[in-house]
Amino acid sequence: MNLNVIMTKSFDETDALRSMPVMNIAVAILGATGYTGAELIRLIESHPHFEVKHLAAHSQAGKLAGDVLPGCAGKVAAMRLATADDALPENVELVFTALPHGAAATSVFAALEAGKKVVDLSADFRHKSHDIYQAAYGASHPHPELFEEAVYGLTEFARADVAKARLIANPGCYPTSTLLPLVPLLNAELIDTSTIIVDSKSGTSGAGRSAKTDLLYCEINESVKAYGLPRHRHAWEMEEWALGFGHQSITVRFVPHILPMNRGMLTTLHLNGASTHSWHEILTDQFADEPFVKVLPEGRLPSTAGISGSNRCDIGVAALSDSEAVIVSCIDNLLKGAAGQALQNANLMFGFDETAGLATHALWP
Ligand SMILES: NC(=O)C1=CN([C@@H]2O[C@H](COP(=O)(O)OP(=O)(O)OC[C@H]3O[C@@H](n4cnc5c(N)ncnc54)[C@H](OP(=O)(O)O)[C@@H]3O)[C@@H](O)[C@H]2O)C=CC1
Ligand SMILES: CC(=O)N[C@@H](CCC(=O)OP(=O)(O)O)C(=O)O
Repeated sequence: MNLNVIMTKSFDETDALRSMPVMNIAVAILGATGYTGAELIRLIESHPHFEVKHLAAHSQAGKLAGDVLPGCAGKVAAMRLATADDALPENVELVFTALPHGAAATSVFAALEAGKKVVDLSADFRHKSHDIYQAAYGASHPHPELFEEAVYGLTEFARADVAKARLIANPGCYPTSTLLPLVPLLNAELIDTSTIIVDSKSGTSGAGRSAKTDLLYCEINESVKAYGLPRHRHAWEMEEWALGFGHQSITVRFVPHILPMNRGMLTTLHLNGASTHSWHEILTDQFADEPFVKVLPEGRLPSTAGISGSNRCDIGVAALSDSEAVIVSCIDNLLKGAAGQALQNANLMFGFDETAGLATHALWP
């Protein structure tokens, strides 16, 4: 039996817990054969307090994890993949659902009914209103009764709620890269909210692992293309949570692009407003103590190579005039944009050090 010691807890009982031996928390990953599921396996395999106990897939169910995941090694590679509908082992306390949106909701509901905590990487619980969900996803939702309870886990702005949550709606990758720099400036009431231009570029892993003609090598390689117009589903998510955390209604004009790189996301915000020369200082102060958000010195702009493999969001600020600015943010779509933020939230839900198992250094070069 693997024994560990709890590292941190933000409550009074911290000292007592620190010296108390506890078992590792058993974890299930549903959607383990996808890109975010595989990234979760990698992170949890080197986590001090979580342990992979159950893996589930869909078309690949019944196979060994190592036979369908080239990056997988050790005891996890020898685990047989269940289906997402199979009963979860009793000892599992935490379930990550890394399933396509639409399919995740039923598994999330079943896991909660079975008494587990859930971090859902899909979009199924990111909205508070069924009308908005339906507008963004063009479908009705099987469990809207859970919308109220779900905590939108943009960690830096939601720590207290995340720590108490039973269900985390892990934010989308594009909204994460957009909202982190935007929310503090909305709270400072310095942005013209009428039309905010969000221009984003994503690596191809953002589109998932399933076979699609427009993701073939010859379609992606040596090419950049915009998609998702006139209104990508993440536009609703950005607007809802700009209001939720930034307390202002905004309108975004969001244009995503897909690039021939495996992972990484770069978002450029074109902003109008007031006192733009103060924005760098506002963002620097806001994130000064954050382990994963780094505001670069004035004059420097981030690159995907600088954050790849880490859970960081790097932010660069350029004031163009007193009333115009460009902000560039970079995340790894599979980490801060998905599995990394999911683990950051899970750490808080179980009272562990928020950074446990997560890299601040990039895989560079
Ligand atoms: N990729 C990214 O950068 C990000 C993804 N997300 C979200 O995370 C979730 C997972 O994404 P990603 O890992 O990229 O997806 P993938 O397409 O790479 O993987 C999907 C996983 O779900 C399983 N699956 C497919 N269809 C079904 C179904 N109908 N019912 C149950 N399971 C199914 C697949 O199993 P099998 O292989 O056996 O068919 C696979 O394990 C999605 O909701 C996505 O939107 C969020 C942020 C970023
Ligand atoms: C390049 C690409 O196709 N990206 C995906 C977004 C990434 C994703 O998985 O969306 P969620 O974060 O909402 O789950 C898309 O545009 O649908």
